[in-house]
Amino acid sequence: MATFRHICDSVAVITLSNPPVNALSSALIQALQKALGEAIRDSAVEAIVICGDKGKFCAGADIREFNKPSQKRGPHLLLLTDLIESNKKPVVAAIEGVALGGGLELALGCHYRVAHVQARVGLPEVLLGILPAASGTQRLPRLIGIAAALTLITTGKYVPAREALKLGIVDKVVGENTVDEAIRLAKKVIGQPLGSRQLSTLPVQCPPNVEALLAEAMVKVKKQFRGAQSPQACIEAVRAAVHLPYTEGIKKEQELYQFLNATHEPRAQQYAFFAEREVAKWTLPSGASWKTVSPQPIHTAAVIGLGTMGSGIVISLAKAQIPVIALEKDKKQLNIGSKAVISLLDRETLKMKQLGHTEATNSLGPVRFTLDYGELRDVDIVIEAVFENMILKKEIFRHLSGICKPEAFLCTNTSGLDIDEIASVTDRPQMIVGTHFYAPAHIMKLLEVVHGRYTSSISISTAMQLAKNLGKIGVLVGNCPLFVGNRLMVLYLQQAIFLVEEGNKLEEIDQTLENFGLAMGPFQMMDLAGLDTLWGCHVEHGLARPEQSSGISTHHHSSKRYSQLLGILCEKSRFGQKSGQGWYKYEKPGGRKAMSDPWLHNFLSEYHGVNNFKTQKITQEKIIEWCLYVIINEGFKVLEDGMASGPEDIDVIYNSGYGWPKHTGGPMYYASLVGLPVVLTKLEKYYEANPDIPGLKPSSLLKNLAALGNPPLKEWRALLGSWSSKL
Ligand SMILES: CCCCCCC/C=C/C(=O)SCCNC(=O)CCNC(=O)[C@H](O)C(C)(C)COP(=O)(O)OP(=O)(O)OC[C@H]1O[C@@H](n2cnc3c(N)ncnc32)[C@H](O)[C@@H]1OP(=O)(O)O
Repeated sequence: MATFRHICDSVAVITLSNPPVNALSSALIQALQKALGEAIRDSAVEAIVICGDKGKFCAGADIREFNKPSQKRGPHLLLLTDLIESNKKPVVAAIEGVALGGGLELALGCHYRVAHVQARVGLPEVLLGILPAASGTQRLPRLIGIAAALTLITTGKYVPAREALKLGIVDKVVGENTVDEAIRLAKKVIGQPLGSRQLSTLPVQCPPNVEALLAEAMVKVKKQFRGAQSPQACIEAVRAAVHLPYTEGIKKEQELYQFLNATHEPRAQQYAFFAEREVAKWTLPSGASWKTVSPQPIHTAAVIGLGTMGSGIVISLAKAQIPVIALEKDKKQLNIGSKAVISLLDRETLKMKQLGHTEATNSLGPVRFTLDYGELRDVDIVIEAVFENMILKKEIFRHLSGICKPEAFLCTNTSGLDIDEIASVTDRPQMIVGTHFYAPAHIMKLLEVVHGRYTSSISISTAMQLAKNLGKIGVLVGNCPLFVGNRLMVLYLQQAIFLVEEGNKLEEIDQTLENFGLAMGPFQMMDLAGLDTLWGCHVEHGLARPEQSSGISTHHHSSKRYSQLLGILCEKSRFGQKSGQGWYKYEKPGGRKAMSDPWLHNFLSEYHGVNNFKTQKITQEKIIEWCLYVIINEGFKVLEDGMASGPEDIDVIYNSGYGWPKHTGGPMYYASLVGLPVVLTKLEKYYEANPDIPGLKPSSLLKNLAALGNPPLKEWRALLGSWSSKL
């Protein structure tokens, strides 16, 4: 585990070694404690350097051990940081790769920190539902001040070395030989007083308005992480650093850690952490996976269509340093599209500069604009991103077949169209993949990789690798209408619209779901996505009828309930944010700030009168059940149909693509938190009262699992052999 060797007789170098990221397992902490003890006792050693094996300092406490009973965990990291700090020999941390969470706390216990220029440091515990409970909330504010510490601790942000230097987290940044530099520094400071380097002994430098600062931070996290407790606990712990001496502050930190640990949040967030990594390791029923099928290298790419999605995809590729050819259909569109891309590229370059990247280390890949399909002849991959129209897409793919080299992968960015139908017009159906990006494509982390009937495992492997290279989480899904994310989403949005038809206020519905933790309520989300887009999607997928009804609702068809409200609003040119009015009104077309619209409320009252809808106002608790349980139910149906490999895939899609609150793990994990029998009983009740809403009809998979009690999500698959992936 930790290794210890002498250098130049006077500096002991202790190397943390626990592949792949040197996480602080109990065994590693124990080994480190032993190595430190030896170095401290050894009279030949005058200074100590701590570094990490294989270019990574340490990714923090071993998250896999968090559920181990505490008595089996061995020595606490906190005690180790105190031991390091209080010993008489100077200790220098040589930070390469990452120093995160407990890894940074360990480094803060050291007297000096030297970092490699490409290293990143941070305290991401908040993202795991806990707080930096090995003295991070007490030492960091003493080192960098309250404001900066609050930002780091409440966001979990990873800070690049140069920024860390500016903040004062590290003492020196080097381009190479970090350990050698740390050794040099250690030798230099032998014999110097360590008092000013012992962070626990330093006063916290507080600005006069510190309480206002803390209160402001509290307001911010309550809004940003609605319903989550760990960000608030982080602020409380920093408040303790302000008001209490170090040892008392540590007591408060431990108390808050114990409090958080007793909630469901750490388990949910840690599940979400591992789920993300699990889904990236795709496996097909054939057994194909990373291990057996190598991805093809992508050296060059082309993007067709430079609207919002296409422009974002171009930027994503450029950020991954993949040269891109960006194609539009005519001069006018090319002009508009290229301006949009160039402006986004400029913004990205500026961001990189602000992060301290030099041109040499982090340039964007070149982008070339063209109208000529012939230029796509030699690219390795094409991503088509024109608007959702099957005829147009087929025409493009037919054309691409005749132009692109035979080894080129052809991807379609569609949010729900049939991949097989597109593949059917090409000369290479096995190389057609659905790549469903989320807007804005250069920012959103999710990429649904859609496996069509003919898609080969090499194409899947290549698309999943591309997701990684773009810094995204690729989730493999089946080719069902609307794929996985949107298939669940349209039902949820429809439920919300039904509530409005029953006389509930849309603002209250949005607020309730935002309080639950969703990034945005359903009506704000619809306004953002565009009501016309959603209306088209509802019609295409049988959730509404195509005829425009000029205010008259055709409420049922084939005994299924419909709402024509979206269509009616579109008829009135209320398309959402882009037109300045939708469910809400906005200060201008394209405006972001949603305001309640008296016109809409009058219109809805009239609409109720004309259509004679029954009025049924419901409580906040029921709004949550009514809207969210259809997501869960449809999630089970997706699993039943074999369109996702497991519940983790659905949770990752929702956490990273739809603003689901991670502190509940994702919709499927949340179902297990509520209890599957409870979810089932509620769905049965709602379905009995609303047999015209098929989304409420409980899935048989849910019924079968609930019949077994509330088995943990990890056991679902093993318990029900009948359910298998059809990807
Ligand atoms: C027991 C009570 C202790 C109380 C002390 C409380 C105070 C301290 C708390 C903590 O330190 S919590 C942990 C904080 N650290 C993090 O959140 C870091 C999380 N990791 C990452 O951000 C990334 O993994 C990375 C380190 C930046 C590396 O990213 P990369 O993309 O290169 O690889 P990944 O696929 O993400 O990870 C590789 C591999 O490593 C596993 N892993 C990563 N971090 C940890 C960890 N802290 N503990 C255990 N395992 C970790 C990850 O799951 C991958 O595993 P495999 O999927 O390959 O098996």
